[in-house]
This record gives sequence, structure tokens and C-alpha cells, in this order.
Amino acid sequence: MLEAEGLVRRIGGRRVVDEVSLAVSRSEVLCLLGPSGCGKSTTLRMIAGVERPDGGRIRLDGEEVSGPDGFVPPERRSVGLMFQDFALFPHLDIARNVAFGLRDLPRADRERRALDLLGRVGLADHVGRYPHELSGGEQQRVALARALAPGPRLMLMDEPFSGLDDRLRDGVRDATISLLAESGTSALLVTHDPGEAMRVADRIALLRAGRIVQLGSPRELYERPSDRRVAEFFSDVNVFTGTVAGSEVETALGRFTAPGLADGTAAEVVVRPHHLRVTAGGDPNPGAGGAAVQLERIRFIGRESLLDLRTGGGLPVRAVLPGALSFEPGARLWISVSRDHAFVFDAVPRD
Ligand SMILES: Nc1ncnc2c1ncn2[C@@H]1O[C@H](COP(=O)(O)OP(=O)(O)OP(=O)(O)O)[C@@H](O)[C@H]1O
Repeated sequence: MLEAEGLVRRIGGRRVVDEVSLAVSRSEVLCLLGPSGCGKSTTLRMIAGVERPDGGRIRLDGEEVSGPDGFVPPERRSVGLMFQDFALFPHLDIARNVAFGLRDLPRADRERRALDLLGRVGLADHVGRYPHELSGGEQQRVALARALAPGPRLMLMDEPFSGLDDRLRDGVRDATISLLAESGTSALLVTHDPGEAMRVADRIALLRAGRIVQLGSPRELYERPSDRRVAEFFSDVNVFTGTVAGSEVETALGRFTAPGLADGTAAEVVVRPHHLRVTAGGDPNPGAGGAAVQLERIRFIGRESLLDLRTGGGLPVRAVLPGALSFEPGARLWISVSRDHAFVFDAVPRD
């Protein structure tokens, strides 16, 4: 459906998008995820055709729309655009807003299609209203209906839900994703929110400083991050350091194999707080690794409890356990982790 190859955009002598390649297949939702300023919007804007790349190619359905051989303007790319400030036309009622992109159709067909789409986004009862008579979530659904009206092959969405308050966001997001799936429309969606990306994406491309650092399913990025910074983009992490010797690294949490790391390398063992096993007392399984810790603070936050712990060597460790626990501050506990939940990386400097 969409293939982007080696996209480059230079602004002020800096490559804000630096050789980005990605592909979106039919009916797939791909999220461009990353911190502010990493080049997500610029990538999306080049694919939309509102910004010209300085290098690379873009193909839609096999047709080159941007590259050495030419440039197809945005209105002829058959893509739907949806941005955070979804800019409905204030002087048109919502049915006319949705029908706006259908000027080539006869009037009766235009109206029928607009009403059908408004029905599908749950706004059949609001047809005669103007944008200012709707809530933020309802306006967003009109914007979605308007973008889908011409039957685009691909939707390009830039932080489409970030203007909505928390209460509305989940509902609008779920409705959007089901409507895309129902109509078989592919989507490329920009977000800086890892939770949102995990909820909506079939695959995620994580960007950093203009480059894709990892591209895969939400589960792949979460369970097999390619480096520490990918891991910590999705949750807090604990980092245990050590030096590789004999293809293993000895840390405060025990010994871990360090595949592919040369002896003498500074390594980090990265563990998500809710992957730590915590038991009362000393080592329940001698020889299996882990560390003695003291509980400094415990807070129950609803479904789970946050534990602030400290190892004998003074290293702070955070654990998250389901439910409310009866541990008291000062308790002596044992922490350990299964090997598949411990990510071992070459150490990188802190940002
Ligand atoms: N027109 C411009 N002039 C100067 N710098 C720009 C321009 N457009 C983008 N940039 C810079 O390029 C980089 C990438 O911008 P971009 O908007 O693509 O990032 P982003 O990942 O979408 O960020 P955000 O999540 O904050 O929107 C940023 O450092 C930004 O400041």
C-alpha cells in the first residue's frame, strides 16, 4: 500500500529525517512513535505530499508519488489527512463538512455518503448541527468521517487524539480503529504516547533523532527492545550494570549471559519493575540468582503496588506487584527475574 524508501529531509543543515524506510500493507495500522522533535510529523508530511523530501522515494499502491522521477501533489495521492487541530469548517453543518471532499459526485450521492458515514461514527442524530454545537470528541468523529468520505487508500493521522480529554480519548480512539478496519483502510499514525501506539498499532516504528531505531509489533518492541532506550520508552526500568567476563555479566541482581558482547564490555541488565519477582525473606532458591533488598516505601495505587527497594550495595530498585500487599517498610525481601525478562545491552551513556 505504502512504501517509503530512504526518506531524507534536511532543515537548516540538519537531517531531521535521516534515511527512513517503512512500508504499510493493506488494512494495517502503523504507528510512528517517538519523543518530541524526532521527525515523526515531518515524515508524515512528506508522505502526505505537503512537504518535499530531499531524498528517497515514496510509492502508493506501486505508483511512485515522490522520488527522482516526479512528484504527485497531495490532492492527487488519494490519502486522507487527520491532524490534531482537525479544522472543521465552522460555517458548514456537519453533513456538509463530511460531503466537502465529494464535490465530484452528484448531490444526492454526496448526501447519502455523508449521512452513511455520520451514522457509522455514531452521529446520525446530530446531522443538522454545526461544529461549535458538538463536543471535542464528536468534532473529532466528524473529522474522521470527512477524511474517510472520499475512500482514501491510506489515512495519515498526526496526533489525532491528543486534543481530547482522557475521558473521551479511549472511546474516540477505539471507534476510529474499528472504522478503519471495517473500511479496510490502512493508516499511518503519529503519536508520542507509547500506550496509545500499543493500543492502536499493528506495528510500531520507533524513531529517534530522525531514524527508525526499531520497527515491529507492539509485543516485539516491548518484549525484545533493541536497546535500553527503546525499553525505557515503554516503562520505567531498573538498570543493573557490570562488566562482561566469559560471555557473562555479574551484576547486583546476579549473573546473566551476555550474548554477542566481548569480554571487558560495560553491560547493562535492564528489568521492568513489574517483571521483578519479590518474595519475603532470604534467597528462596539458592544458586538461581537475585538479590537481597530492603523495602523503603510501598504505595498501593489501585490495581497494583509500587515498591521502592534498596540492595545491600545501596542501589535503588523499583518493583510493581499486582494487588495490595502486606509488606511493611523495613522488610527484608528477595528480588529475582526470569532470564527472558532481563534485557542485556552494551552500556550506553545516560541522556
Ligand atoms: N519548518 C521548520 N523549520 C525549522 N525546523 C523545523 C521545521 N520543521 C521541523 N523542524 C525541526 O525538525 C525536527 C523534527 O520535527 P517534527 O515536527 O517532524 O518532529 P516530531 O517528532 O513530529 O515532534 P512533535 O512530536 O513535537 O511534533 C524538530 O527538531 C523540529 O524543530
